[in-house]
Amino acid sequence: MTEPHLVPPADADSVAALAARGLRYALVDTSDAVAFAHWLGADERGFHAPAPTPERTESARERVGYRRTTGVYDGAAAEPESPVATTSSWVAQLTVPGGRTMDAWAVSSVTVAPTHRRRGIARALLEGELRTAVAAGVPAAILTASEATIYGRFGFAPAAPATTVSVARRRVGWAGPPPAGTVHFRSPAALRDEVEEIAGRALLRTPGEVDRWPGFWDRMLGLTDPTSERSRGIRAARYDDADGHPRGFVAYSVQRTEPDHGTVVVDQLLAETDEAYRALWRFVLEHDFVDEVRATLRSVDEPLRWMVSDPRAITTSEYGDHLWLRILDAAAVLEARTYSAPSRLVLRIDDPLGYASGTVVLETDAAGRAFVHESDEPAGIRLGIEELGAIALGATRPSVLAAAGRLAGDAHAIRTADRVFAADRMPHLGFWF
Ligand SMILES: CC(=O)SCCNC(=O)CCNC(=O)[C@H](O)C(C)(C)COP(=O)(O)OP(=O)(O)OC[C@H]1O[C@@H](n2cnc3c(N)ncnc32)[C@H](O)[C@@H]1OP(=O)(O)O
Repeated sequence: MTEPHLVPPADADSVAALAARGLRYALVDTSDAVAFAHWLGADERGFHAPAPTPERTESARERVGYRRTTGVYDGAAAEPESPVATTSSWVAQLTVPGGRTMDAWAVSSVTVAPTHRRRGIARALLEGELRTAVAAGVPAAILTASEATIYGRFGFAPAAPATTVSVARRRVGWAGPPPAGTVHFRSPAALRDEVEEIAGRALLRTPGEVDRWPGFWDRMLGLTDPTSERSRGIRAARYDDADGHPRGFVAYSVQRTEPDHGTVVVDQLLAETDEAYRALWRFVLEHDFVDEVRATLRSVDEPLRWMVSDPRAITTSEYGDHLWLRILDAAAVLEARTYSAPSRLVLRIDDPLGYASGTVVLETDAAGRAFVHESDEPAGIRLGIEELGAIALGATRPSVLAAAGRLAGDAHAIRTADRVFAADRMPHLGFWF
C-alpha cells in the first residue's frame, strides 16, 4: 500500500545504531492491517490520543497508508509487535515565494514511548529521515513540531509562523468593499469534489503552505465518520467570482451556547484571490447570534484587521513557529524561489551535519530569478543551517537574526539580504501534519 517511490529501506546507519541497543528499525508494511494497527496504536499513544477504534484504524490506513511508515521494535518488550517508536514521511509540495512549489520531505508521527525515551531513538529516526531524503534527491525536510525545543539540533528552523485569530463579532461591522461574486453553501460531500482544485490554486499564493493529501480533505469535511457529532456540525461554503468561477471556500462549525451565544470555529478558509478572501471572511462574520469567530493557524499578517469597523475587536494568540524547514541542498532551495530585488550575495553556510556546508554565491536578477554557484570568495554573510532555513521563505529578516547574534556579516550585505529575501506575502502554513 505504501507508494513505491517512498520505500527506500530503513536507513542503514540508523538500523545499525538501534541494533546496537537491541532494537529493530524497520519499514511497516501498511498493507498488513495488523502491523498498521500496532503502529497506529503506538503513534496515537505517543501523542496522548485515545486508542484508535478498529474503524478509525482502517480509515487512517486508507488515508495515510501511502506514506513511508517506520517503527522501532523491542524484542524484549512485553508486547514486541507494538513499536516503541514511530515515524512517517512522504514527499510533499512546499510553496515558495513566486507561486511555485518544491519537493520537501515531510516528516510526521515522530514518537518514542515513555518506556524508551532519551536513549537516542528519536535522534536515530530523524537522522535516518534526513539521510533518506538526501539519498532520494529531495532538497529539504519539513515538519510541524509538538515542542519548539526538539528540532533545532537537527538543523530545522521555524520558516512560516501561524497564529489564532479571534474576532468579537458583535463589535465589528463590515468596512471592506462588497464582493462582486456570491457565497454558496455546499454540502461537505459536494465541496469534496471541488476542494482539491480550489485549494491547489489557493495554496500556491502563500509561501510556507504545503499540499494536503486526499484523506486530509475527507477527514476535514467529516466524510470519514459522517454520522459523528463533529462531522454533522461541519458547514462548508464556496465563493464564486462574478464570472461564476470558484475562487475559495470555508469549512467551519458553530459551537452554540443557549440562548443566543455561539462561536464560529473556522477550520480552513482558503482563497485564491483577495476578493474571495474578503467575501468568505464577511460571510463568517455575518452569522447571527454568534459572539466570536475563531480561526486557528492563520497568517500573522491577515488583511482581516483592515476590513472591519473596529480593529480592536480582533485579537491574536498562540503565536506559533508552526512550519519547520531543514535545508539539505542549499543551492536547490535557494534557486527554487523568486526574490524581490537584483543582487549578488556571498553566503557561507555552516551545517553541523554537513549536508549544506559551504560558500555559495546567490545572484538574483530583475525578474527575481536566482542563480547559485559554489565559490571560495570571502562571504558577506555567515550563517548556520537553521538561520538559512529561517530566512529562506521570507518569514524572518536576516537583520533580525543579525540583531539576535545568530547571523554575521557586513551591514550592507545584511541590508541587501533583507530586501532580496522579502516575500510578497508573509509565509504561513494553515494545518498540522
Ligand atoms: C514532527 C513530529 O512528529 S513532532 C512530534 C514529536 N513527538 C512528540 O512530541 C510526542 C511525545 N514525545 C516523544 O515521543 C519523545 O519524547 C520525542 C520523540 C520528542 C523524543 O524522543 P527521544 O527518543 O526521547 O529523544 P532522543 O533521546 O533521541 O533525544 C535526542 C535529543 O533531543 C533532546 N530532546 C528529546 N526530546 C526533547 C524534548 N521534548 N524537549 C527538548 N529536548 C528534547 C534530547 O535531550 C537529545 O538531545 P541531545 O542529543 O542534543 O543531547
